[in-house]
Amino acid sequence: MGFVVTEVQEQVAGWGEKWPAPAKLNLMLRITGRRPDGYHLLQTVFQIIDLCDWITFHPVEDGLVFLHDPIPGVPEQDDLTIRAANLLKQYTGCLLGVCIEVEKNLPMGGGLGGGSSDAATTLVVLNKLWGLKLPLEKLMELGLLLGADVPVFVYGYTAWGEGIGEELKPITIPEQWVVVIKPDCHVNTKQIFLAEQLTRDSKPITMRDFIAGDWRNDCLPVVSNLYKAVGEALDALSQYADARLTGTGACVFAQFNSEESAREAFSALSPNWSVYLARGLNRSPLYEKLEQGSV
Ligand SMILES: C[C@@](CO)(OP(=O)(O)O)[C@H](O)COP(=O)(O)OP(=O)(O)OC[C@H]1O[C@@H](n2ccc(N)nc2=O)[C@H](O)[C@@H]1O
Ligand SMILES: Nc1ncnc2c1ncn2[C@@H]1O[C@H](COP(=O)(O)OP(=O)(O)O)[C@@H](O)[C@H]1O
Repeated sequence: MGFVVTEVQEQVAGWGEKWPAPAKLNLMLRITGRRPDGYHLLQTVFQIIDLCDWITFHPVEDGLVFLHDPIPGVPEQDDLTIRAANLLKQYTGCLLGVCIEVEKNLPMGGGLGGGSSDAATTLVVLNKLWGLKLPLEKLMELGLLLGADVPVFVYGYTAWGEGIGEELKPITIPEQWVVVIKPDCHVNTKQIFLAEQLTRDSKPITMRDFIAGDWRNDCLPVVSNLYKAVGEALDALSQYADARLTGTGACVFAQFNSEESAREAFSALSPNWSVYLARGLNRSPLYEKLEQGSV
């Protein structure tokens, strides 16, 4: 079909290059209320980390939008990169096409926001490659239609989030080393938000409270009750540092002050768990690349 790429097209800056789609951690997550449409109001700290999916956009000679290799278990039209590209076309009337190649490194349903970040990288990079010139605020608005976690990745800063995660303020915090465990289970976000026992009336806190160590994640009691593997991962990681749940899970993480101590925990946990070693970032690597000016 439409995947006819000439060498000349690939040589245009940005096409055929690998673009990062980083993961995030929720360093705390409080549920402070519920909107009439059922979505929950949150307070959270989104920290971007340097674990990434990598996305390559190949030009095509017609207006088709399709994946190079669909992700097993995710129908192509449901893939968040395809939905993001189609949403851009629909909103702008753009007639161009693209073949999207995703190198998937981030676990799905892990609370690391991989699918959302893939969508954000697609919105931001195709906006450039297709010459659409949409402002950042519009891309964030379109991102929100795809998922509550998408705007922060479009924004590109580690941020304090409120609303359903779309009211964002950039924050600068220590770029600590982190160890992340992915327990052997997929947590369904919707199931957690529907749980009767979920705390939905937490008192809002301030940035100062967070810095002083108020790191609670209101989803934890429900998630660890439903998914035993999450509790086990928390126990394992707690031997090395204070362990927390990101988002609705399933991943748990701990921060370390030195690379050495993080590596030690990583090595000790590796034989028994699916573990990642990463570093917190105040700025998304997507924007580091864009600011290098290739596009
Ligand atoms: C909880 C958070 C925290 O970062 O992360 P994850 O654990 O999923 O990564 C997010 O808010 C998740 O964002 P995202 O994964 O994009 O969720 P969406 O696709 O928008 O929503 C999935 C479902 O969760 C529920 N939902 C989601 C977000 C929210 N603030 N309130 C909700 O009630 C809704 O029922 C929705 O149908
Ligand atoms: N490109 C994509 N990468 C990952 N998941 C995707 C993608 N497109 C659609 N999805 C769907 O989104 C769900 C949530 O994925 P993900 O964002 O990785 O998890 P989480 O929201 O827990 O961080 C997946 O289980 C999958 O069905």
